[in-house]
Amino acid sequence: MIIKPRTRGFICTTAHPQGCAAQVRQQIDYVRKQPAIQGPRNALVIGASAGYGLAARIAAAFGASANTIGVYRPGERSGGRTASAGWYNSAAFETAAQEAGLKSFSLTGDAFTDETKARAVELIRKELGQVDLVIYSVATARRTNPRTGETSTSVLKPIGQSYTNKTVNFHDGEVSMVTLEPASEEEIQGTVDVMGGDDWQMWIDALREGGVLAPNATTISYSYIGPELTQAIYRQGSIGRAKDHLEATAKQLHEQLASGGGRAYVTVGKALVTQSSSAIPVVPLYISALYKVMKEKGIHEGCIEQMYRLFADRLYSPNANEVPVDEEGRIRIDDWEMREDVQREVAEIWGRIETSNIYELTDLEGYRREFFQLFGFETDDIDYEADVDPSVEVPNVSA
Ligand SMILES: NC(=O)c1ccc[n+]([C@@H]2O[C@H](COP(=O)([O-])OP(=O)(O)OC[C@H]3O[C@@H](n4cnc5c(N)ncnc54)[C@H](O)[C@@H]3O)[C@@H](O)[C@H]2O)c1
Repeated sequence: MIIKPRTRGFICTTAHPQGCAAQVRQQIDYVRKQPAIQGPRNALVIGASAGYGLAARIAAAFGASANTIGVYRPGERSGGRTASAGWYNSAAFETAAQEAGLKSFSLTGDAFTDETKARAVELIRKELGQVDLVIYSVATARRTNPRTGETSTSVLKPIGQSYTNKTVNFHDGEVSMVTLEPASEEEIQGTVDVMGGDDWQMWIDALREGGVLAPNATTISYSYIGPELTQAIYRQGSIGRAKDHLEATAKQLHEQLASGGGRAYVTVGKALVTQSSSAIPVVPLYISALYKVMKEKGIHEGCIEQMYRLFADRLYSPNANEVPVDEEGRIRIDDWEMREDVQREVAEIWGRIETSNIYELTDLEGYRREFFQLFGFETDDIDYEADVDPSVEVPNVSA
């Protein structure tokens, strides 16, 4: 089959197995070139097939020689379609981990169910005994709460009043104004139910009750703060409420794990091109301006650079007895994004962006390319005219 991208807005419904595998191998190579990390021995990564979760799994496995279990949504090939990018990414990860002599397992299913948690507990008990690192990196729009049976939807909307700003169609570079109406109370609650810390707490409870969480385990999840210009849509918006809840959950978990020497943190990450961030209005345009400035300054990072730095300089730094955190107890690896000079230059660019100068003032071309690379397209040294087999097995998958 000759596989081409098929996009609808910020969704791409096809993925290329060889391109995805090449992207994963690049991330692995990056980590292998860095100094080794005295890190976790056995890591569970929930939301492991893309973005920050995949990069954290790679950093744990190839930076610290950890055995890993990755939990993610099923995405195998069905009918005439390709498999999902997450499926191809995971196949490449599992293959490389096994070649490196690491234990590694994929568990596919809905992370939100009790059943998936019970299967993960069983798998850990059977294969690893206990895990000493749990990464929670699920990003999605819907969740059915296993206690109430209710399904909630998350929305990306401001709170209190409508919000108008510039946005871009990253396929054709057209800049326009977008106005977003405020979220209702029900929508805010739905967003907190899906993207807040409720499910993270349920995972930690299930692992503790199952006796598979090492007493001194570390657990992390991810948050975002960002600049003034995205506050209304992000941090002060419906998703920001969910992040407030997630951050409060981290504090709660930190207290619960403290007696055994365990720890829980939220890590504030940098704005990056992922499937999730491409769905947020205004943010792709901000990322394009940010990438331009950070690349020019030589401080640009992708998911893998961020996750390696999180492990090597924060969570498992040999130079610090305690993990450096901000006044809210959060780990900050958005420090370079939030630098005063970076933000000043982004704000200056922002005021001038229009359709006619977008490619000159911002790195929209880099954004667009990275978006396609998420699905294995536009990757160097791949022949996209060649016939490829879209059926790829994930070694050691439990579905
Ligand atoms: N991308 C950014 O710019 C950015 C910045 C800071 C923080 N974050 C945060 O990082 C976290 C991860 O986001 P990302 O951008 O890496 O997302 P992503 O879309 O790249 O990855 C999401 C992962 O969640 C998994 N997933 C989704 N629903 C699931 C379900 N029901 N069951 C099992 N797995 C499921 C997917 O399979 C995938 O592995 C989120 O909390 C996000 O808010 C992202």
